[in-house]
Amino acid sequence: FAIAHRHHPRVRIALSAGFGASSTARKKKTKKKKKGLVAALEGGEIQSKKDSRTPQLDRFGLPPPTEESVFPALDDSVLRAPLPRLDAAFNKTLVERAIGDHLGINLENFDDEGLSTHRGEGTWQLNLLHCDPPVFSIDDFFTSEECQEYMEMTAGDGSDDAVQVLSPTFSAASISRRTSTTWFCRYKGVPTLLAKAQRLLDVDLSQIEEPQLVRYRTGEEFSWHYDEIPTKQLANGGQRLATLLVYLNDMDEGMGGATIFRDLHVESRAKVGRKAKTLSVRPQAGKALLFFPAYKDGRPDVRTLHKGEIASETKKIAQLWIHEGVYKASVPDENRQQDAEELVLRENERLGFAI
Ligand SMILES: O=C(O)CCC(=O)C(=O)O
Ligand SMILES: [Fe+2]
Repeated sequence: FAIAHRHHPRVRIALSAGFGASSTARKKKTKKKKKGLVAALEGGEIQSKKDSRTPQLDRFGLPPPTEESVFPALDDSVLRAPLPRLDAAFNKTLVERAIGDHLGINLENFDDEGLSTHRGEGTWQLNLLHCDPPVFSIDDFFTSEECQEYMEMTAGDGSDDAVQVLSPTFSAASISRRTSTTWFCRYKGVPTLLAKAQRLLDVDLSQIEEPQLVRYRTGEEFSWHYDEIPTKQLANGGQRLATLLVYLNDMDEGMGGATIFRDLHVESRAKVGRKAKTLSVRPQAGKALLFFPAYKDGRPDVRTLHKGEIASETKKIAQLWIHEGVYKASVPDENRQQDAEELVLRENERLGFAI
């Protein structure tokens, strides 16, 4: 197949990223679904499967796993600390405390209101969305021009700099459904994303996994999962310490496509008689979401179970995963972090990051 590739440079769809933990996680063709309501989409095929009364046993004669058995509900003994108050303004002390056991944020690049201090255009607003485990959003992380540029990289089957892959999830639990499409990018093709990630986080380029672009079309999703890496694959770079994703387009209220954390809430004390609201982040063009699948010592954090909710319109994101140690990239062929170093330096200057 490799030879065929060489003779047909236009064939860009790689057969496998080599990560697929299960064949059920493979991309499947989207079924025609009613446009519009996320609820309608959620009620479709998925619901009918759940309600099926036919006893289905696996090849060991055991009932197949359910979402509930793979991702058991967290009980109240698993401590979590939402934001103390919903209207809380940015509080650097709180942020410092929240980030303590995790990969570092370069807080010296933010003022006391959480505004970025770089000179270039485009000021970021850092927001703390949840204290423990820490979850952050960064408004205006990408400009609208940058969003546009990155969205275009997923046009067609991709270019040599962004290769579409069929089975890109690390998720060990085959119960997770991922119907979205992922492109693996060359590091040197995404210097803006890398420069911005390094401005925000205390990381070396060598710790960064192949940058990825994800597209969800109508009805597509990535159901409940952890971003942590299964033990068998830890040899390459160790655990994923941080997930940084950038929403490239807006999803209005009711359009779905939010990133939802099943076990996290938006405020500490729900009003009497009311259920605490689940932490859900709605895509807004240029906004980044940052959370930590594992503590800085590599211990996975079960509280970060999340999903990319079914989208009723096209949703696109750019995504980076930061590992504990040196990560060796493998897709596309000969994709290497160091090939982007020079470009990232230049990008730092353009963005006003260089001192
Ligand atoms: O698309 C989203 O909102 C979340 C994506 C995600 O969780 C993932 O790709 O691991
Ligand atoms: Fe994820």
